[in-house]
Amino acid sequence: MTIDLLKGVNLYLIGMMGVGKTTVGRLLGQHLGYGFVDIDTCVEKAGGGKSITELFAELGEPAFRQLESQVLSQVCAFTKLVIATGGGIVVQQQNWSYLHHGLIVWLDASVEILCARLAEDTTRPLLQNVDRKAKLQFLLEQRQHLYRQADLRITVNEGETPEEIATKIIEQIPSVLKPGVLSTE
Ligand SMILES: Nc1ncnc2c1ncn2[C@@H]1O[C@H](COP(=O)(O)OP(=O)(O)OP(=O)(O)O)[C@@H](O)[C@H]1O
Ligand SMILES: O=C(O)C1=C[C@@H](O)[C@@H](O)[C@H](O)C1
Ligand SMILES: [Mg+2]
Repeated sequence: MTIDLLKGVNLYLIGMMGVGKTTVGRLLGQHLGYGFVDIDTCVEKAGGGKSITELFAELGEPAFRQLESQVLSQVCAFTKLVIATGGGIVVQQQNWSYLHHGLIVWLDASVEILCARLAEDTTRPLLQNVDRKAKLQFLLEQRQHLYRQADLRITVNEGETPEEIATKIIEQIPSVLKPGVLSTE
């Protein structure tokens, strides 16, 4: 059974790498009867099938961010989508004009949870050859004021399953929908 909560308006998941945007986003799409798009995957396609790590290394971060913005600008033209963004989408001011086309949900978890999730992961370019915990802490501190601009903040607690987090988001969406804000109302 799907829920017609958002009337076609896109839902953007933002938050730190490893928080579960991709994992939860896929489930949310199913619950809402929406398609699911992962910006990182689209960037890899736009970058000729190279991985995020390769694109970061070959283009450098500024050009990677430009490509990410370009992809976001294309994706936001569609409707009925749950969109898992890359963890750094919030740093480019221009991206907010695209994100605000939809409902923005911040998945917020502690650095301890993020570290545990990413312990075995070798694919996040910003976490290569660094003290991971310190780097995640630094990035979170740098970005927290940006993530806070989301319409809805969902705290991700230790032990909560992706399904439980998706349910929590769906339960809280009505609290941030004001009458008349949805494009089809
Ligand atoms: N609720 C959860 N409980 C346990 N593990 C989880 C949960 N959500 C996601 N994970 C695991 O954590 C890891 C990171 O999840 P995911 O790739 O969805 O994060 P992300 O926010 O999309 O990260 P990125 O910004 O780097 O794309 C994956 O191995 C995933 O299986
Ligand atoms: O937090 C970040 O800056 C990133 C998160 C990932 O989703 C990727 O977009 C890439 O690894 C950069
Ligand atoms: Mg992801």
